[in-house]
Amino acid sequence: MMKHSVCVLGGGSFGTALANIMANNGHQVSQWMRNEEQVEEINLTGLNSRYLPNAPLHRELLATSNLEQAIRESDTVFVSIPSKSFEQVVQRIEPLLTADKILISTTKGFNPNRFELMSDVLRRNPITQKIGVLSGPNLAKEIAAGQMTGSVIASADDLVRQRVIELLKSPTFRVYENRDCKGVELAGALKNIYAIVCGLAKAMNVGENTMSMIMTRSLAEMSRFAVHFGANPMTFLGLAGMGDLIATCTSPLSRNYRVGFAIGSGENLEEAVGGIGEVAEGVNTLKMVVEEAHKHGLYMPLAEGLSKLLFENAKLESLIGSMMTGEQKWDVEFATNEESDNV
Ligand SMILES: NC(=O)C1=CN([C@@H]2O[C@H](COP(=O)(O)OP(=O)(O)OC[C@H]3O[C@@H](n4cnc5c(N)ncnc54)[C@H](O)[C@@H]3O)[C@@H](O)[C@H]2O)C=CC1
Ligand SMILES: O=C(CO)COP(=O)(O)O
Repeated sequence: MMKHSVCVLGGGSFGTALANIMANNGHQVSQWMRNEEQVEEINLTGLNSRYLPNAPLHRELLATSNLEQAIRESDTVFVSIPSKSFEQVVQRIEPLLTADKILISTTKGFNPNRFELMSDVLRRNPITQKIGVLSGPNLAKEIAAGQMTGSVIASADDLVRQRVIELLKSPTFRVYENRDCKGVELAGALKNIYAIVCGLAKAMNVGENTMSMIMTRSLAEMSRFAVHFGANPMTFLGLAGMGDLIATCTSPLSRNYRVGFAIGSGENLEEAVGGIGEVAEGVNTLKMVVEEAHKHGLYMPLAEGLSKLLFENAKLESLIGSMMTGEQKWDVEFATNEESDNV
């Protein structure tokens, strides 16, 4: 096996979980973070206690606050920075890039400054177009605990997909491939909206019929939006689509689910987000997606209902009403059924 030099940008839970897999695989891994105390803690104790407590890290994993050195010395860069700061960090690394460096986004969200995905931010650099997106049902704490996990690397470039598989595959981490970058990336970002809806529903003690209905209609809504922007609907049947939707909509380990649960338990949005202490991408995603859906005339009753609830103080009944009496009547869209005059 060839030993690669890898850099992970971001000291959060997912960046740490990925860096640790690659270090365990024998690659030379540096993890860049801005917090000096965190750098020291990881290097001295092998723990990232704030973001990934109880997960002993490989002793060769090197935490660093030296961005320039970390980028220069790596052939592959994973960007695990929340969407809010993603563009700013990518701008800092641009002068350090070379044509052969591979850039991978692991961030499931939209740029809050304009409607674009993280891979669009990466593609704007003028030096390297070796770009990929990693997405799937990948709760960081479960990965760190060694739970068997599947993920998807999406890229049009064969070399990029092969490199990520080589870096990350392990007895407990399996990486599948997809060429549909747009679909994989949109699936990862969009499901956070529906994880909030499901957390809310769970706090209200709804039954499994209701949970199944919400999750299935969420998948329909996500794929409708994504197909409009060029995704392949079949991607939504895979790990990055249905897989991640199931994990995030059912697990209290999901920050987005927890935001929904807290709101369903009576907290307001600010309290719910503040209580998490980590990033919950779904709130910004909801804003961006609903605005875009309006512009393009896309029918998204669940997202629309949640947006009214969170940002316009609408009653919960309006979200329920959106789902129960909405205009969409066909179960499956993108079907071969000639009669299906889908909305
Ligand atoms: N945690 C998880 O289970 C998974 C997370 N993701 C995605 O990974 C992305 C990163 O998430 P997490 O690592 O979970 O986030 P986190 O909330 O655990 O940590 C975020 C990290 O980014 C750092 N950061 C924020 N702004 C920064 C800036 N301007 N400069 C430098 N560092 C900055 C923070 O200091 C922190 O170390 C998110 O978009 C999330 O959707 C994807 C799959 C699983
Ligand atoms: O994307 C995730 C799991 O695949 C993590 O979800 P949260 O960001 O909601 O914690």
